[in-house]
Amino acid sequence: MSSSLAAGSCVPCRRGAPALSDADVAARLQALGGAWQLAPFADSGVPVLQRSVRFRNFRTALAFTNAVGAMAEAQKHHPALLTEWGSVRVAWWTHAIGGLHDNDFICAAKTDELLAAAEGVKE
Ligand SMILES: C[C@H](O)[C@H](O)[C@H]1CNC2=NC(N)=NC(=O)C2=N1
Repeated sequence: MSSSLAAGSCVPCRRGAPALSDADVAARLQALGGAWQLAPFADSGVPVLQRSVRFRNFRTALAFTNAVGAMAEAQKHHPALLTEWGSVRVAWWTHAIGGLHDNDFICAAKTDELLAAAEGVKE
């Protein structure tokens, strides 16, 4: 399902659209293969889909950050990104509904595809 998630395209998500059920979230988390966690994001408190990746240096961390940003712009769906020396934290959630939507899982899967092609990743 992860590859089918990555092949998906985000849709405009309006206020009032339903957030995914716990069961749907669990199924999609499993489809992503275990690298992503649900974490309450400090300032908003809503559960977000989050992954941290370690990089050999800031240059490669920033290059990956920019690749995720370009994908987000193309999908019109945007993450929280924390880029530090040696790591990038990516968090996806849907502001319009204050929760998780299919868009978040599609973008997480697309993030993993960018990671597979990224330079400087520390396993
Ligand atoms: C019209 C467009 O879909 C919205 O403005 C988008 C932009 N990017 C977005 N990104 C995220 N993460 N959540 C949103 O609700 C959101 N809304």
